[in-house]
Amino acid sequence: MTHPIFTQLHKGLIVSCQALEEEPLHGAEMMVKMAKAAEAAGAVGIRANGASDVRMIREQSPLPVIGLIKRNYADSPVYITATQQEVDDLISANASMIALDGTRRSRPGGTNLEELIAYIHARGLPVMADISTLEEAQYAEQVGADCVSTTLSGYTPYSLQQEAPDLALVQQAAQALSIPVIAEGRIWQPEQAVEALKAGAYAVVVGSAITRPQLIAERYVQAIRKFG
Ligand SMILES: CC(=O)N[C@H](C=O)[C@@H](O)[C@H](O)[C@H](O)COP(=O)(O)O
Repeated sequence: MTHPIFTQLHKGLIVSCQALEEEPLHGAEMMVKMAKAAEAAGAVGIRANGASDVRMIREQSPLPVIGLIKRNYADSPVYITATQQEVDDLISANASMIALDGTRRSRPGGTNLEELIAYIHARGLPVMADISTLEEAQYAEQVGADCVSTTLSGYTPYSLQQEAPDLALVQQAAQALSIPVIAEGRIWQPEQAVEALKAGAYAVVVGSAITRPQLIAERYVQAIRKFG
C-alpha cells in the first residue's frame, strides 16, 4: 500500500532547505525560517539535511520532512544517508521520510541498499532513493524504494552532465517505474518545474533557487559582469 505521505506530496513543490557548515545560512534556526517561508508559499513538503535541522523543522512546521544526512566517508563515494547510523539519527529526529543514495555504488562499511531500505521499512518510514540514471531508478524500485528522485543526475561521474535539470531522466523513469518519480536538481525556473510535471514527475524538489541566497546572488553578479 502506498504510504499516506504521497497523497500530500502529489503535484506539489517540495522545498529543499539545506545549508552545509561552510554556507552562510548554516544552522537549524535559519533552516526553520526557510521552511516557514516555504510553507507560507504553499509548499507541500521540506527536504532537509542533518538531524538537528530535521528535528527543529518537524517541531515548528506542519509539513512532512524528507530527511537526509550528508556525511563523507573515506572508503566510499556515497554521502547521502550512507549507513544505518544516519538512518537511526533521522528516525530519532522524527523525519517523515528518509532520502538516501539510491545508486549501486558500494557503501561505507559494506552496507547495501536493499538491506538499508528494509531496515527503514521495518521502522515504518518510506524511502526516497536519490538516483542518477534510469538503471539506478529501476534497481531502486526493485529493492523496495517507495519513490525515486533525480537528485544525483549530474553528480555521479557516469551520469548526464548538464546545466539544465535532467527532464529526460524524469520522463524515462516515470514511464518505466510504477512508483512516484520526483524531479530534483538544478530547477531554477517555475517553468522548469511545470515541464518536470508534464514529463511525468509526481512532485518537484527545488533547493538552491529558493534557499541558497549566495548562489542566487552569484547568478546576478555573473550576468552583470558578463555584460560589463
Ligand atoms: C547533489 C546533491 O548532493 N544534492 C543535494 C541533495 O540533497 C542538495 O545539495 C540539493 O540542493 C538538492 O538536491 C536540490 O537540488 P537543487 O539545489 O539543485 O535545486
